[in-house]
Amino acid sequence: MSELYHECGIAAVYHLPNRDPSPLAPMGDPEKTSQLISRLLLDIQNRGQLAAGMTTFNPGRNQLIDTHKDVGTVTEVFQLNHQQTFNSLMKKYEGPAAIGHVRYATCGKDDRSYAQPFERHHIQKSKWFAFGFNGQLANYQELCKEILTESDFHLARETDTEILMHLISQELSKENPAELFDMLTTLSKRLDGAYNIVFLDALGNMFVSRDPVGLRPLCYAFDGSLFAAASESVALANMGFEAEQIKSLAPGCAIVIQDGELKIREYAKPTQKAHCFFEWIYFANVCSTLDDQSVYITRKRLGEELAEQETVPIDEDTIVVPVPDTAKAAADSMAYTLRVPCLEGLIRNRYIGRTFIEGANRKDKVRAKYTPLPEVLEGKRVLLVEDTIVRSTTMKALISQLKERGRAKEVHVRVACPPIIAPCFYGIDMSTINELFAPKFLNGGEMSPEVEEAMAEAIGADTLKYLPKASIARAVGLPGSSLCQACIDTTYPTESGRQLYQIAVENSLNDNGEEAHRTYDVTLSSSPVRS
Ligand SMILES: O=P(O)(O)OC[C@H]1O[C@H](OP(=O)(O)OP(=O)(O)O)[C@H](O)[C@@H]1O
Ligand SMILES: NC(=O)CC[C@H](N)C(=O)O
Ligand code: SF4
Repeated sequence: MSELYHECGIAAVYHLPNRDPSPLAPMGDPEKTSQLISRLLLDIQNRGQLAAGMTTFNPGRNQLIDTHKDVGTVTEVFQLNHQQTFNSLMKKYEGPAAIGHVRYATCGKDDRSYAQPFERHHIQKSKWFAFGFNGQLANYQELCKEILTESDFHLARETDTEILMHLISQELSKENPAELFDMLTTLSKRLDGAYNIVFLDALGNMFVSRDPVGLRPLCYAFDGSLFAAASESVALANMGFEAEQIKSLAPGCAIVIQDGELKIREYAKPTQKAHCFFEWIYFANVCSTLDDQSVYITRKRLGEELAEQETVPIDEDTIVVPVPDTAKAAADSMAYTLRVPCLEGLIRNRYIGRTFIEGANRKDKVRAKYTPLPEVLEGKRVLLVEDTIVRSTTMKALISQLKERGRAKEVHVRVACPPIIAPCFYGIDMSTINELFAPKFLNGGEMSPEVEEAMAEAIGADTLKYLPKASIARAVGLPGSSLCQACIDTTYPTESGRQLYQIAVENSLNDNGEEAHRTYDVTLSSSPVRS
């Protein structure tokens, strides 16, 4: 079964020529963008721990653009703990412009050749480029099929990133290469899904773009000559930009730096905005503000909504315990509203990252990650707050721990999100129905006390309660119509998403117990996509 990790993250920095360097530049040196990229990536490491990388531009270097990337965390790939190696790496990659990426896989393999940025070398500078991509193309299979109808075309990897690279190359190879905005307009007509991109070529041209649906977040800021962009605002704020300088890039818009000039423009009309609500619930850093809505405030409001619907008797033995870390904000505000203590009954091993699912060993990893504290839990009625239940691996492993090792009297699970009933095809690695916990219980029907009871029993809890769907838009502070909530209501914002959902439903009915592939997977070795 595929693994559920975190979102990819992208970043970009440009020191515009012929202007005074920004005070935010390390040591006032406009060439030190590589240092800024490693810093930005570290702040969005929550979005990808599998691989990291950067491409920098330097006109004074033989390799006009050059890429450093590998599997591993930002600390490992950029050698942050080895000052000398880090310094020489930064020196080698210095230059006035850079892009960066942290990856988790939503398709393809996990090895270095899938790490980003992808660089495509060419003798012509305008066609020699690198890019990083956050998202998932929902029409990946169709695009593969189209590309492979050309008999001498060949795809070397099983990833939508390679498709995107070839599509960009094809556009750049057209006889009169258009402005980068126009290139994006043409490209967008062929793409369906989530695709935020950072791009850099050997002329020093850059673009940063957000797909017209706006599924994934993207922020940018200027300070004099310095331009920077990152998936999340926290990275720009920690770099030193003032809150007022940090803005969300609107869906369908791009920032293009071409021939030393910077322009922001719409390249494709957004037909329907659909920001992924899951970003606020789980993925994004709690310090970030996405599309003008704070992640922390959203989680706090969700906690208040949990408190409002609470029905268990509250006495001196009742405590609220968060599943650290993501659920902390919701648990705190739930406890505050209910006037019960919020206590750390579960201690998280800080050296184990955001685990999500780790193949066959995930259960063990969850056990290794959390330690229940009997000093807090013994004899207590525990309201255990979880940000979300996806496959229930965490809950199944934790509740027995809270009861056996922690000696909690009762465990009542409170989920600060509605049940996840449908797959994601837009950049969260949960693309099949049968891997999800909730659908088996709901069977296409409504939530009811009986369903909640059966779910609670399955995870070993005394009771279990989710939030209703209406809580989401209220908590995020955006109209439901501008959010993607497909994984909680099966309403997909794009045509390919709707088609993939039908395929996922059929696959779930025909499940023969074999290990499932991602719904949009393409296996090149057996070339199933050739027509
Ligand atoms: O139902 P499941 O499939 O187990 O998935 C949901 C769990 O996974 C995430 O935890 P993660 O390890 O990423 O935790 P974090 O809160 O520490 O970042 C999330 O916060 C839930 O605890
Ligand atoms: N999470 C992402 O944005 C992943 C990007 C791309 N689909 C990959 O798997 O590398
Ligand atoms: S399906 Fe769910 S996880 Fe995927 S983009 Fe939509 S809201 Fe986000």
